[in-house]
Amino acid sequence: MSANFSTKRPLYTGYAGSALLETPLLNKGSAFTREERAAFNLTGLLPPRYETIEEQVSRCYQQYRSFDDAINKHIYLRVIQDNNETLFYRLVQQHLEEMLPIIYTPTVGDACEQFSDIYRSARGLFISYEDRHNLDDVLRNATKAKVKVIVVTDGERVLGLGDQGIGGMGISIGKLSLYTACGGISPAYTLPVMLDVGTNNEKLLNDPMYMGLRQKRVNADEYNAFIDLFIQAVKRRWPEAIIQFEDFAQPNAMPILQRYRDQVCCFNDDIQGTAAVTVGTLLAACRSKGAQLKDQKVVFVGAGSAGCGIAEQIISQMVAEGASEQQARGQIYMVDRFGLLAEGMAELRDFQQALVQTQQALSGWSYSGEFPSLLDVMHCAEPTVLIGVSGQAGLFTEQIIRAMKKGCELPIIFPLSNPSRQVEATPEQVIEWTDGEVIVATGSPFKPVSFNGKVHAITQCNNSYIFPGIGLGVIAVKARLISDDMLRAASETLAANSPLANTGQGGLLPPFTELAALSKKIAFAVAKVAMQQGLALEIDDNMLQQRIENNFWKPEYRHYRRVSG
Ligand SMILES: NC(=O)c1ccc[n+]([C@@H]2O[C@H](COP(=O)([O-])OP(=O)(O)OC[C@H]3O[C@@H](n4cnc5c(N)ncnc54)[C@H](O)[C@@H]3O)[C@@H](O)[C@H]2O)c1
Ligand SMILES: O=C(O)C[C@H](O)C(=O)O
Repeated sequence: MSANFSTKRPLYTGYAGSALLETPLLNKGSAFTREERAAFNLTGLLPPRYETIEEQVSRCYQQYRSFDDAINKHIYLRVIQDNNETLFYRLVQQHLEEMLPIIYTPTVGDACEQFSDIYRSARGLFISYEDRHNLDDVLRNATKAKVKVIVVTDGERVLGLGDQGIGGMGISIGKLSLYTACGGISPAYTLPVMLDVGTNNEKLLNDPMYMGLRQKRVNADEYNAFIDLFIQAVKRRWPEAIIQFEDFAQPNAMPILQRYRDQVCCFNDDIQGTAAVTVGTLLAACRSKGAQLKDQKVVFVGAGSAGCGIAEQIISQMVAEGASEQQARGQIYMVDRFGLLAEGMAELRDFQQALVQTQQALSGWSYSGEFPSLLDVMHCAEPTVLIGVSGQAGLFTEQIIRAMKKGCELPIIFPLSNPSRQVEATPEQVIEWTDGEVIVATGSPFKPVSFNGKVHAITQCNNSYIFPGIGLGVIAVKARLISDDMLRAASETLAANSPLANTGQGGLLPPFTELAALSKKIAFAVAKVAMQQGLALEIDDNMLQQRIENNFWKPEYRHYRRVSG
């Protein structure tokens, strides 16, 4: 039974009775009208009063507020989502700022860690390694006829929380909720996928509640063959779907992206989405202080997927601003667990090789270890930007931040590790240690900080500013692939909409309440580049705008007509 959810035309369905109430994409609960109840055999299955969606939202919000703990609020919202998707999105849309941290970072981190304990009902696809020979059948079991966005994880590096096995499904669900709430992609077209290849997390393996495969992760060859089977099966079933790779561990993230980015419409959010949002936020920060990115010296703590992805995009932005590539690379300092990435360091990954500092560049530096430490880098390089993507709490110590402040009047400091408890330093600490003279943004949400009579709003430099708009743009023009230039267009659109850079007031990025409007602008910019690059069929600007609007799903009930099933 297929259905079209994208317009307000009546919706024809063969579902009826309790099957209709148990189908979250169709269920309206107490909002089924008298006529619909009669037509769909619902009379008597619901309390007699007919309610509007607004009345339903009021009741849900009252129930939501009765929970004290964030994780219980999360569970409650997920239950609503699994029961009535339209109501879920209407509720979230109405309380977006309050509920995003509950359905997404940071609470989603707890939900992943406790996934099996809090499991209530099925959502998305769990594709087990054991089912690798039947992937076409497994994908067919996902009853959705048309899937436009897939968020897939293998759960090996969930936020800064390490291997969470099938718990990673929480991230795929959370990201797709944002695709709908902020990017207007109808929930009828989204599919969260968890590829279960085992887990190396001993705690999970020994947990009687754990619902995933109870085995160590399969070896590299088995893993790569499995990923390939999955990609090929998706290509057969939904050839136009966007595949967003999410929370894959460092050894797999970049190779998978390189292998498939020219074959299917895909991107890796931790590498490319992160780079786009961080460069956009950095551009806004630089503009707000009248500086250019090409003149910044940037230190990263954590040279992993996120760090190296951001670094490469900063370099191309510096080059676009007129720097030579050599000069740009010389201004980037990647610090990982063994110190500054420099020539001669053993066991560097492929994607780290081009980001090492030369021995010549370090010749005037004084340091005692084999490679300079983060503190050495602060003293010797005098950076203007510091970005934390290590997943390790507390690495930006008072000594580090004060050393940075000594060499820079108004540092830009982004402790981006998620969830909140993994952050390199809290905004409060960063503001105190720089005497309030700092531009700060984090990955997870933090409350505003009062310091010396001034209130500092904390910008959340999170991928959620980027990926919903990319999805909407790609869908609007059916782009075949996602190019670096499309991501750069997303980044520039974000920066161009910075309240602080544009007016000298407000946050570095627009508030989350404006995400839907921002996603449409990003979609427009992304789609234009896709067309210019021959990755999508050309349409004019008016038609593009129209398509973006038409594709933007709104959580409103539609009128149903019955078809005999
Ligand atoms: N916009 C965002 O909010 C955003 C986006 C992506 C990732 N992140 C966060 O960034 C973190 C890292 O993500 P990733 O995908 O790059 O993971 P990753 O595992 O690929 O990289 C983490 C890197 O940090 C290094 N590291 C660990 N301990 C360190 C130490 N003591 N000193 C220096 N480096 C150390 C690791 O060796 C590794 O190279 C996560 O916490 C994630 O939540 C935030
Ligand atoms: O999930 C997020 O909040 C952002 C990012 O993808 C991360 O892995 O931390």
